[in-house]
Amino acid sequence: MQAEKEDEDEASPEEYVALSDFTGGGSDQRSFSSGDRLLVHSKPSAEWWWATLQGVPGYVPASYLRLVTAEEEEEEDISLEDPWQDEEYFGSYGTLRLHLEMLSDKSRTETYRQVILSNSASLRNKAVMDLGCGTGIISLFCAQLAQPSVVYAVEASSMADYTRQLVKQNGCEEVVTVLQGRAEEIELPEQVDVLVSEWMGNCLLFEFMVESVLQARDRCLRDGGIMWPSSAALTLVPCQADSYYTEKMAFWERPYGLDFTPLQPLAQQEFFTKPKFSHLIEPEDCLTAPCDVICLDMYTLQVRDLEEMKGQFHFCVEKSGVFHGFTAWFTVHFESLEEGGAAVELNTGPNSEPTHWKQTLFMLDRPVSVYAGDSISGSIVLHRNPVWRRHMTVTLQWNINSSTEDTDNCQANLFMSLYT
Ligand SMILES: N=C(N)NC/C=C/[C@H]1O[C@@H](n2cnc3c(N)ncnc32)[C@H](O)[C@@H]1O
Repeated sequence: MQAEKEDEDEASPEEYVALSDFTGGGSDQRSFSSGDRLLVHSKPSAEWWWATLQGVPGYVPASYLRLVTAEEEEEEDISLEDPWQDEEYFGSYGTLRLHLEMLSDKSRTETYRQVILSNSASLRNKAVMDLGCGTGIISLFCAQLAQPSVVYAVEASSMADYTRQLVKQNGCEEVVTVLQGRAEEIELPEQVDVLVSEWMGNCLLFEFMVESVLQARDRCLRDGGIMWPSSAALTLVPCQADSYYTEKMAFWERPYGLDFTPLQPLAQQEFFTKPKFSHLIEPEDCLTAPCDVICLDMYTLQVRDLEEMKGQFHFCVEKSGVFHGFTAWFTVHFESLEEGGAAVELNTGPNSEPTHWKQTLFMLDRPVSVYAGDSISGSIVLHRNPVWRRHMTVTLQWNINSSTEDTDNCQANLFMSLYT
């Protein structure tokens, strides 16, 4: 054993990069964020290694780490220079795939059309900024359905060239001016009266385009100007997800008459430790009434507030069922330009028309039976990734207080997931 120990001491530690966030469970586990560089000193098992991060030691899950090779070291340093990954991000918006998906989302696009239509009279002679206009659909709605004095359609990707053609093709070049560039850097000829943008990502904030909207608000929106959306809310609900659980976990119980259950810990690690985007929850999957856990006022929200946003929740179980996880979605509101006018709402939850965002499912490590009268209370924390600025970690903590069993079956689960 001594020789082995000496070998370990002699072998210089290897550098690994974290592929995703990890929040340690026990005191001897070392938490880290995606992109962190860890030094692995020993590998006592295939699953858990002994490593240090900024000199602090602890056990880390091997599956979260990737060896940094010499050439990657070179390349990674270059990529680390762009924490916003803008080349990749705006590159993706330079192609039609994402724009087709957004334009095909009738609920989303018709809502913005409704906002312009219902504020048509008030938009007369107003200056509008459409931040991240993409193909320019919102700007074209403004020019077609109202008479603003000008619409500045700002788009950072190469799509802007086509957007100019679409503006011309639809006879809107008198009103709509397409400006190619990042909204944070664009100099508008004037302050605008209305800042409209479709910035919402999965779980409301993923992509963190909202930061660009806040910076544009502070630079380009005149005092008393209108933000569309005016407010946003992230909503959460405990839910059943039996079909997903069956598909990813129960499957291993008896495939083709064989017992594959030893693979279930791997399945839990691979499928249930990250959120499932584009999940479609049915209303009957909800175990309780939903709760708005984070509410954003687009007039007062500050960029620094985006680093960490917290919400509390307390759910009362209305019907007995299996608690597989939490589902999240968002709602945004567009206040009327007219005093006392009705606001327009875009709700991406299970009781509204499905949107391209669908909902986001966070699976528990293992399902739990809950009964009418039980309560599920805890907190959610959205923690923006300190390295990769378009990413965040969602951490959910909760307890179940059961009314049926006399023992207080508190189950404190620390559950986290990273947006890849
Ligand atoms: N709703 C979501 N998630 N994305 C749909 C909206 C994304 C569009 O906004 C553009 N965009 C994003 N951030 C900026 C920025 N800072 N300046 C200029 N254009 C920008 C992208 O290139 C897409 O065309």
